[in-house]
Amino acid sequence: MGVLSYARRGVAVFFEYDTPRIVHIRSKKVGVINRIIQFLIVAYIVGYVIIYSKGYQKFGGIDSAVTTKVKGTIYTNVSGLDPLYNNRIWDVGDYIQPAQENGAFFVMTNVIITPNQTQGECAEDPAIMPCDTADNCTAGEQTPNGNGVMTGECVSYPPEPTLRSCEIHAWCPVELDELPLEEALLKNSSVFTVLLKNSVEFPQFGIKRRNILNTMDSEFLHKCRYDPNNATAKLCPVFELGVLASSAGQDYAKMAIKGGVMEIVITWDCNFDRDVHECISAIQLLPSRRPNDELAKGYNFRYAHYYYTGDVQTRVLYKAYGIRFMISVTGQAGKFNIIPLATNIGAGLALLGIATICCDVVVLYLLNKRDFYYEKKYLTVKDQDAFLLGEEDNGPPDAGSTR
Ligand SMILES: Nc1ncnc2c1ncn2[C@@H]1O[C@H](COP(=O)(O)OP(=O)(O)OP(=O)(O)O)[C@@H](O)[C@H]1O
Repeated sequence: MGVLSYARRGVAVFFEYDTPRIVHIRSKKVGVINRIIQFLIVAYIVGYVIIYSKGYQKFGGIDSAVTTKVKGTIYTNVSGLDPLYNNRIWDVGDYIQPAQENGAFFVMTNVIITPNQTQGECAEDPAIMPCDTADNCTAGEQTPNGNGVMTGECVSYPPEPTLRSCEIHAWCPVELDELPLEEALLKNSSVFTVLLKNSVEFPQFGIKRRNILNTMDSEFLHKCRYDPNNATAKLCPVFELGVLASSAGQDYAKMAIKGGVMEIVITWDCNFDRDVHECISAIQLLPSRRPNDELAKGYNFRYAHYYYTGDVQTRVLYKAYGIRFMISVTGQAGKFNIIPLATNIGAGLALLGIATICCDVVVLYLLNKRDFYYEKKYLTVKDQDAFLLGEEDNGPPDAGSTR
């Protein structure tokens, strides 16, 4: 075919127009296929999109605020325990650090206390800067793990005089990084309770809800304890820390030794087509620590309390190990609205066109009588202009030839 011929065909295509034609096919096979596909599409739209996924509702998110209050006390009385930790009451002011946080709280479960530190020169921990002679200690230098800056001297280490370490300018005496017990000092904190107060607002619907219901009073809050397996106790906003840990599949006593992080997820999934009072929160607990991580496992940090002895500034250094509970709030609510319903019905009607496409494929390409159906479906009509353009099958113009 020459270039001229291609050009003529291109011009002919430009001057063509396709218009749909209704071909009414009476065939059991095609009819059944058509109805099955239509049924599946209608079932998907009505059953899944509109009813299951609530396609008749408008959805909106939440704004949330959470506060917490922990209660509980422990008395430590263990024979052989350093007097610094023994015969001592530990209450909220001791083990909650800091006193208030946004969407989180930290409960100290183990601690290393280094009292009476003052600024001066003393021997570094031999595990950090051991030395044989002063040549091993460079004046003015520090190491990232160290407690101070070297003076350039090598001295004996008072807690174990056989050991020698570099002398440092530091808060002295330096911390001895050893936990007081093999188990967690405050492992009984598993019975401590935390009250979670969560207020949420659904701005799209102008509705506010709290996890503390109006039906609850102070007596209920004092007595109730959250229990995921009990219908009433499931609504209680007071949680035992041990139960929180076990709900997340964690052993509290083990986790208390080196600390850890846990996530409390409060979920609000509400349907405002029902009674607003049925809109209540659900709690889910996730451990953020993977149980088999040995390196750098746990959670701890240091803080200090400062005071003056005479004119000398003195401090107590705490290395606090504990569990940090992080609270996140998620959720959404839905309410009937005509716009999403109309949009989903419209999308469903458009989807019904798929039935036609599928049946066309069956009729025109798969059935034995496909040539017959093809002939009935496509009709080529030429008018006077097309004839004048000189197409290849140059017959005279007609009113209805088929191909
Ligand atoms: N962790 C908790 N465990 C059990 N009950 C708690 C806890 N935290 C608070 N409550 C109780 O819940 C109620 C509401 O607490 P909220 O902090 O609003 O009031 P409060 O009177 O200041 O509490 P309190 O003085 O007892 O700390 C109070 O009756 C309080 O005793």
